[in-house]
Amino acid sequence: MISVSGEEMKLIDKYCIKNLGIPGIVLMENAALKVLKNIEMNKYNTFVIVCGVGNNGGDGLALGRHLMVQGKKARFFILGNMDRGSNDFSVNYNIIKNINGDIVHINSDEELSLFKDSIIDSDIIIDSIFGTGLTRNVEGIFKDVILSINKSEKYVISIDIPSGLDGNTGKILGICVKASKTITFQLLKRGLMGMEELAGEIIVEPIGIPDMVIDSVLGENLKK
Ligand SMILES: NC(=O)C1=CN([C@@H]2O[C@H](COP(=O)(O)OP(=O)(O)OC[C@H]3O[C@@H](n4cnc5c(N)ncnc54)[C@H](O)[C@@H]3O)[C@@H](O)[C@H]2O)[C@@H](O)CC1
Ligand SMILES: [K+]
Repeated sequence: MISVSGEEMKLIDKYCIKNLGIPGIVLMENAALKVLKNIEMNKYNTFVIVCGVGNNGGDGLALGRHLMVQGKKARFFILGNMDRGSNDFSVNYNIIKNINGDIVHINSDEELSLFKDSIIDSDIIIDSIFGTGLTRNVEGIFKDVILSINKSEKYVISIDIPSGLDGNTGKILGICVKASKTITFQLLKRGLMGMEELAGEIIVEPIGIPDMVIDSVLGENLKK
């Protein structure tokens, strides 16, 4: 099984979007549907979805939309500065607003305690805070939220990479979500290898990226 660094995965995504013209939002929707496919829907009704403001967060929003459409209860907690939201995050954020989704921005201790209460009442937590875009140690409110997720001992599904784990090296940057299951997109991220302790069951799900892109970015030799 090929494994890639988080950086290589970002290059593959970018090549797909820029050179083939597959819009990022299409890849994001494919990603969300692949996470949905791996949720035992009859087991869970109340979802807490924790989103950063990058494309990993966008995946969580798109997943939550499908859960809402299927009649599940979803509460979205947003972490980060909305002005820095990625384009595809913003597309999915606006859709959730338009369907009257239950959204809370965690900017204060009050909202943090609301978050803690919500996870106690939930059946399952979706971790879509950071994916391959994690660049530095997790601190502040991000760290508080991840601490609460881990203390809750709830069933946690991490999208692409457990938030806080460096997709390139497997290093924990300050703190990391302890997931029950991680659905990683298209190719296994090198940082996940051997990390079942943190990532739980690791499932690699293709999201529609043609092999020719992987060959072009990684080079023929790596494919053999
Ligand atoms: N178009 C694409 O590239 C696709 C990306 N996908 C998803 O997008 C992810 C990559 O998205 P992005 O590159 O937007 O990055 P992420 O969404 O992983 O996170 C980056 C965001 O978190 C911030 N951040 C990074 N480290 C931080 C820290 N320590 N504390 C606080 N904030 C921090 C960054 O400023 C940025 O806003 C993938 O892991 C995957 O889940 C999928 O939707 C498939 C398509
Ligand atoms: K994540």
